[in-house]
Amino acid sequence: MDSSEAERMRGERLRVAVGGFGAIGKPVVRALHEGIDGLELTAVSARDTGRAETWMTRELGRAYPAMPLARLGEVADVVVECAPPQLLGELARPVLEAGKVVVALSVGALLSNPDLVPLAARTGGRILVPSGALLGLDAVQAAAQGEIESVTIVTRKPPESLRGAPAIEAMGLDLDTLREPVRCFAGPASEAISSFPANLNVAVALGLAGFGTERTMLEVWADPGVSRNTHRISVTSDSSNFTMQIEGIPIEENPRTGRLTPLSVISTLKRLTAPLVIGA
Ligand SMILES: NC(=O)C1=CN([C@@H]2O[C@H](COP(=O)(O)OP(=O)(O)OC[C@H]3O[C@@H](n4cnc5c(N)ncnc54)[C@H](OP(=O)(O)O)[C@@H]3O)[C@@H](O)[C@H]2O)C=CC1
Ligand SMILES: O=C([O-])CC(=O)C(=O)O
Repeated sequence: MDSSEAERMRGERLRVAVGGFGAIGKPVVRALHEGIDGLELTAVSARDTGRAETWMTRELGRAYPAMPLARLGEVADVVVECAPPQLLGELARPVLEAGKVVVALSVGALLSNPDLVPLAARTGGRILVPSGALLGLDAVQAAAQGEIESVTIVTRKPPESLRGAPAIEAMGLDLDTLREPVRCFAGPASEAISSFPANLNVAVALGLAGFGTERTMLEVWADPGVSRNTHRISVTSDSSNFTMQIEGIPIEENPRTGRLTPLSVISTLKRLTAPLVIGA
């Protein structure tokens, strides 16, 4: 391949940036560095740029450019949002204003940023929500094309996975001495996210997939008897009834997040350019 051909090939690749450099961001950066067909990593964003650069140099042998979240859209066609939820708007607005794509993990924060979907509709931008820690969003979306009667999700998490959630603090629950499961929330998914902003994105994603976050009913348990983030979902509808359960293995670095979530992002990125897309 001569250099002009290489340049042409590069020109055709989608440029991807990763906003947030934690449990999800690092494996996604690694996968992009190792190579995903048709995609090219152009930048990352981290709270501590120096630490991110050190990690990239040590782990990948090179440091990709690091820049503020709000500028990632300048150097990418697709920006993966995997930062703290309160930063979703700051990252997503400029990307969507430019008619580009946001892959959003802080799904719950879509509820407190209701302008983002209309903004995308206006500019031709898109917000893609990977299935993340969950399963079966394809089936829920299909069922929603008919009539859904009910959607429930019961979440059981090891106490450690709920540490820092405002609801746990408000309850004064001592997670270290828990011996029995304790129910920490029961109600609509839409009401849970302010109490568990970093723990229940999945419930909002489930709601947005079909029945609405106000009608999707959620229970959250701090359960010393489980070692995995466990979600059991039941759907009844005029096309099918189904029950699904997933047991996500927490990531050591951040036990709020499971190992499947960065893999789900990588799968979403691959589907952007794949000639065959399963479960679309
Ligand atoms: N949809 C789903 O299924 C799931 C969604 N999530 C959500 O995805 C998001 C990311 O999760 P996760 O990777 O586990 O979280 P982490 O806390 O592990 O990573 C977030 C990263 O963002 C960095 N950060 C903080 N402030 C900034 C800033 N101003 N600019 C750039 N980066 C910043 C943090 O840096 P530092 O560590 O230095 O503060 C941290 O490295 C969260 O909102 C989480 O709730 C998580 C799991 C499942
Ligand atoms: O891993 C999980 O159980 C899901 C999670 O943290 C989230 O939805 O934010």
